[in-house]
Amino acid sequence: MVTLLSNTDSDFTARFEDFITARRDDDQDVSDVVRAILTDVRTRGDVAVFEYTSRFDKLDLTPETIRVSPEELANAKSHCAPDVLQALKTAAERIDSFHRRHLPEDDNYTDDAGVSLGARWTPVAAAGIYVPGGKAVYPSSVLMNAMPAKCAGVERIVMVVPAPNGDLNPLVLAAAELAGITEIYKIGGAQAIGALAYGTESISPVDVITGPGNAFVAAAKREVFGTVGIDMIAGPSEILVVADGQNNPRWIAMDLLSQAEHDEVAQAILITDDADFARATCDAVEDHLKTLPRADIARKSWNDHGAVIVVETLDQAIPLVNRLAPEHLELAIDAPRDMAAKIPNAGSIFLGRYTPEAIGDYVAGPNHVLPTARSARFSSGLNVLNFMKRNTLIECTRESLAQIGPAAMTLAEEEGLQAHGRSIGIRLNNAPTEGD
Ligand SMILES: NC(=O)c1ccc[n+]([C@@H]2O[C@H](COP(=O)([O-])OP(=O)(O)OC[C@H]3O[C@@H](n4cnc5c(N)ncnc54)[C@H](O)[C@@H]3O)[C@@H](O)[C@H]2O)c1
Ligand SMILES: N[C@H](CO)Cc1c[nH]c[nH+]1
Ligand SMILES: [Zn+2]
Repeated sequence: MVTLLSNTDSDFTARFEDFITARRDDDQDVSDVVRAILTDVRTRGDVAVFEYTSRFDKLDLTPETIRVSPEELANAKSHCAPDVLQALKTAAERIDSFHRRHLPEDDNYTDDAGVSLGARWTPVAAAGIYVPGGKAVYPSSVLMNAMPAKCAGVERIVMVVPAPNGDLNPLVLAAAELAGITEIYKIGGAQAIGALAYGTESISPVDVITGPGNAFVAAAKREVFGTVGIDMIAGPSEILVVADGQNNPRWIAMDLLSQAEHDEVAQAILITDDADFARATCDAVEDHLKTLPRADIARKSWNDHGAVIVVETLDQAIPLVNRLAPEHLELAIDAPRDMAAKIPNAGSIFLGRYTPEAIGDYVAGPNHVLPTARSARFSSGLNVLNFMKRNTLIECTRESLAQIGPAAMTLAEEEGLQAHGRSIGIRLNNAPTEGD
């Protein structure tokens, strides 16, 4: 049964916090499983990856078959309808043009003391991109990962995607081909993340791993962070809709189900100031579930992880949204930008009654790989910077070193770090010590 809360109930705060905590506890169980898989992959390499792929994806791999062949890649397009390929191209162009705008510029200048300073952006050498494929196929996620990596100038892009029972969706491969990705492995889950992070006999390790996935994938990325960089925690999908009573409940119900249908542990939440509208939306959810092919998944998600929260005024939704920090936030209200200005904690915000979340999943342009599990409090959606790092550059002349050096020497003295101070003084000949 979907969780129903009203902020006029005396126990509202406690129940709201319980709702948040329950989800965090589920994540802990998954992390234990994932740690064991990662240790195994790190120790036994390919053999462990093959065993887990056989167990979870019912696919027996060998060193010869783990990688998608050039023929498989080249043939994929012929299995896709022209209008579908055209839609993929439209998506690719829009994603590319949005992400290209965010390429950072280098900064070089000489300051008043005569010190030349710079900040220079460089791409990582190798990126591993995770494309989910357990319960649905995600050609769109190929593009969402690959386009920013390409924009950033990453030389080696390695894609992993599970192929349950050996089935690899042709459009997933067509998307990879469109993006110019040729190194693709038929593996998924925590074992794929381990292979990318630690390397195996078949796969050289990468520097950064990006992309969305189920709870196992998200937990694995969290675990390997430090060995490699990661974009963020992008786990099971979430949607939070703030809607007033002016909306069509059938529209809002479908928006909630659009994310619930991803995964039994996806999360859909409605916050409204209209109790009648809340009831009508719940009825509409039940009605839509009768017609959706993925109703089993969506129903379990809605019943186990969904929530409907009725507030007295829409302003009271704001602190709740910031606390929940959802992956996707729809503001189906008048003046949505006024509310959006007060909500820093959301992965992507969909403004107004004509911006369903699904448009952002495919073609709007911004990335659909977004922070989940409340990590939108501190992280952002996938973007070009996830594939880049910044080097700083410092160049002193003797004169500029003489200007700023003494302050550094003073601080080094205070820290008790003699070699630091003397490495400056030795150049300025003002800290003469025997042997310098
Ligand atoms: N946050 C985002 O940006 C975003 C974007 C797109 C999709 N998603 C999410 O990605 C997920 C896709 O999930 P999916 O399952 O379809 O594909 P997936 O590729 O993420 O997961 C499939 C893999 O999970 C592993 N697995 C399954 N059951 C397991 C178990 N019991 N123990 C250990 N490993 C197990 C298997 O190795 C399998 O290959 C959904 O949760 C969806 O909501 C999130
Ligand atoms: N809603 C997902 C992100 O949580 C992305 C996606 C891909 N395809 C459909 N939806
Ligand atoms: Zn979606």
